[in-house]
Amino acid sequence: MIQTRGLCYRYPGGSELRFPDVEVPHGAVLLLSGPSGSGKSTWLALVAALVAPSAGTLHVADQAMGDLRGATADAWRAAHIGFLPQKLHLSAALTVQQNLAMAQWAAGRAEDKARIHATLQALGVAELAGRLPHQLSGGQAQRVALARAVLLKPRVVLADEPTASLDDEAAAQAVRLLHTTAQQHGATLVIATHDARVASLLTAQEGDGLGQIGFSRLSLAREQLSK
Ligand SMILES: Nc1ncnc2c1ncn2[C@@H]1O[C@H](COP(=O)(O)OP(=O)(O)OP(=O)(O)O)[C@@H](O)[C@H]1O
Repeated sequence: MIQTRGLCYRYPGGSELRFPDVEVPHGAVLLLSGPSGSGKSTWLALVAALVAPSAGTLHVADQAMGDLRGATADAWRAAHIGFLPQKLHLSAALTVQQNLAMAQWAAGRAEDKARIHATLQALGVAELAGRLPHQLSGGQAQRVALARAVLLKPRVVLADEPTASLDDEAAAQAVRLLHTTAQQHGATLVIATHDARVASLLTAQEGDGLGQIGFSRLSLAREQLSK
């Protein structure tokens, strides 16, 4: 669940960004769209408790975000937020298995090989566990990064431009994979994108009967920057 009211963020010495209110039920999908510079990354950073709002209220997975600071915010993020960044940030020197184990260590948990295997298997990439990132195709690397994002069973999955530089077929596959994976984990999914194809892909997903709750939209415009 994500709920915002009068949410604003001001970069030090910069303009204030004001975000429209949203209410995304648990397990639903939010399409966060808008042109470059409209505030998508900032909104994701607020939801992930990487930065604190300058005004307004924000609740994510039943947590009031204004109350979270420092190490508490880090621990909360590790436990509840799965992040699929545009640049996948797999550690080049570590195997697929070790990249996922790293996520468990970073969250202060013991390495759980069975869980890593099951998560990779659910995404069809278990046989790649011993490979290094440079030995993966782009699509395989994205599956591995998604496995890492959902490994700790987050309540919210944030995907930043997951279809950038993908052709139509690969983009459809990426959106389907994100949607079904988030649903399997009962997680709320946010897809931040300026790719117009994603809205029609999500609509098609619903038509296929894959979505039960539906998706909502948060469309940002550069004009929301107050001068
Ligand atoms: N560190 C910063 N200091 C000051 N202003 C910033 C900073 N980071 C971003 N901004 C400004 O905040 C606004 C929103 O930026 P943001 O990166 O959130 O947009 P975006 O929609 O994610 O863009 P893109 O699609 O290009 O990644 C922009 O006007 C940007 O210039």
